[in-house]
Amino acid sequence: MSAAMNQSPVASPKADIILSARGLTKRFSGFTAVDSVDLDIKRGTIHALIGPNGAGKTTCFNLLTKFLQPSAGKITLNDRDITRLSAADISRRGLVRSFQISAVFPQLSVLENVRIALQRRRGDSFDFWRPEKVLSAYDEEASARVEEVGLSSHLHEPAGELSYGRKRALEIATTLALEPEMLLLDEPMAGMAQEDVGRISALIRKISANRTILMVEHNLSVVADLSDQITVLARGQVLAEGTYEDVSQDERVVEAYIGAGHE
Ligand SMILES: Nc1ncnc2c1ncn2[C@@H]1O[C@H](COP(=O)(O)OP(=O)(O)OP(=O)(O)O)[C@@H](O)[C@H]1O
Repeated sequence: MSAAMNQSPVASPKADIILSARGLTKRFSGFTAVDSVDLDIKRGTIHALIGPNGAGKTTCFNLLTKFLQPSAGKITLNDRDITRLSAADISRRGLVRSFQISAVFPQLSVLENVRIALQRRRGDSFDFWRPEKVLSAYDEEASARVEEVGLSSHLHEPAGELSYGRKRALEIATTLALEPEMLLLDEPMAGMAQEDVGRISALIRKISANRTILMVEHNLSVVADLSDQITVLARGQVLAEGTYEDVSQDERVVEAYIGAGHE
């Protein structure tokens, strides 16, 4: 077999793994918040990172999205080493972190918020003073993104006047404008009223159709409902992995949650 054939992505046993971490470790002045974590995220799945308070989920998430540099370990995206790349570099490579609601410009309309995200993707300057004609060239695509998240009837409403759940949907639309191959969601249900939890869950399921999603989420019924695969962290280490059924029946997981004062 030729070398070229050997390198074919189809032939690679890792072809179905989009994001991978090996020995991922983060120490904060002597305290190890993330300790030798191995993680494989399968392409096209919804993968949840869960664990009791202080387990290291946020730190792990920040390492994978390059908001923190690891003390040790390796991260690969589509088999390429991204350990030393910046957050902006990996976002250009299709790994995009969804920002919290504060990333939405409250005075600007829903459409304008998505339009700015599209400009950012195209490398256009973050310029509010562009001629209207240039900006409106983005409108068609921005409208499509807005429709995708179910906000078409709020297109011209200032983002600041949207309900909390709709702000989250808008924030997801601005993230989709960056055309992520993989989306990382940091506690998408945080602060949501019960009726919004259902809507945002349905939205996450919808946008997962042709993407990979990794989320840190405390709401375990959402995790049970959405996730194909779950990694449970405790004290910075991987405690268990599998489907919700697998991990929820694992005694070590139950003990870790009870020990940390969760119900
Ligand atoms: N910048 C930092 N400096 C020192 N210690 C930190 C820092 N960031 C996190 N830690 C510690 O690392 C541990 C893991 O924190 P992390 O926020 O990653 O956990 P978590 O699982 O996201 O918790 P929670 O569910 O409460 O958000 C905690 O003990 C925390 O106090």
